[in-house]
Amino acid sequence: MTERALRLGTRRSKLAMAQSGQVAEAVRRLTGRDVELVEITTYGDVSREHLAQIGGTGVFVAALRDALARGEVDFAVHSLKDLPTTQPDELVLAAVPKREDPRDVLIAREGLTFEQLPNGARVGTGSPRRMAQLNAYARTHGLTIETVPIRGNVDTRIGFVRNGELDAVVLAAAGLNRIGRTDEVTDFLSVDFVLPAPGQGALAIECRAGADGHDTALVAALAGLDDPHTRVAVTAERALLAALEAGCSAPVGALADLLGDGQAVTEMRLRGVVGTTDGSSLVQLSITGPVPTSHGDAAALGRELADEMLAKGAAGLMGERAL
Ligand SMILES: NCc1[nH]cc(CCC(=O)O)c1CC(=O)O
Repeated sequence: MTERALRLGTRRSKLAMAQSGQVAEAVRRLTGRDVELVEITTYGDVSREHLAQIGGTGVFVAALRDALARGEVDFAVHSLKDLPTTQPDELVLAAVPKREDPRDVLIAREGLTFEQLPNGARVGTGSPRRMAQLNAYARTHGLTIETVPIRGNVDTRIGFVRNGELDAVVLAAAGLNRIGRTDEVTDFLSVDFVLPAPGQGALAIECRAGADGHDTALVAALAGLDDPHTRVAVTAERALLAALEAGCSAPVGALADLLGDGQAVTEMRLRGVVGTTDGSSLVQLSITGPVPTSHGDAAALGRELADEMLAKGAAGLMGERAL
């Protein structure tokens, strides 16, 4: 039997095409099979509304998942941070490849860093998580900034700085890396000030859970692209997000990193933050434990940190969430 090409469902944006192309190449190498990209338009791509208004969670993902569930494609690549924390029974997260730089970055006029921005600087971001932490970061440096909600693809966002409408925009380093635009960055924001979205910088490769033999074989093959360290880190971050009952547009930042002695990885540290979008109050905590040896252990660390954050009033700071 000649094996047909594997169909990879992808969004059409430049970023989605870049990351799907990279995964397609890796899958070709891994399986020796042809991989064909199938473009799917998602509601998140066509809507002009702000993300928070259209409900945030899953707007980029739902159409891809539908195409997958209907059998129109064999697997799909998502930005992990856009993936809702609930996993549909019929789908499986077959691989989480090694994560890229998880940080947020600033692209500002005239090469300015965040701390060099003038008072009143207009900084574009529609993300409540970024607003909360950028405003808090500004406060600790005696600066006031104005966060301006923006939407659009990477080119559009950078365009607001080029045309003088904004002093700066904030984007994810990973997205810029994947489309070869890292040279535009004027400041890599330290995670000590701005924690990324849970799962930021990582990709998720999703398949049908395997009702038939083809699906099961594909899931097994794609496991070759999984990076276990990234997997436990993002599992903990997403468990934190889920336990805070917050969606991907909520003001929650989280980052798990594996700490080692240069020889071996010994511990995992999970940091989390929630805050009001004006940055006037943040709950930021960290927890360290042995490197999880199972998804269950990783998720437990996330839930433990969530409980500590809730005990410090985290829920009250997320009150301005949209529906
Ligand atoms: N919210 C949109 C989104 N989803 C994933 C990325 C790219 C970074 C990543 O893969 O984590 C971006 C753009 C951005 O936040 O700048």
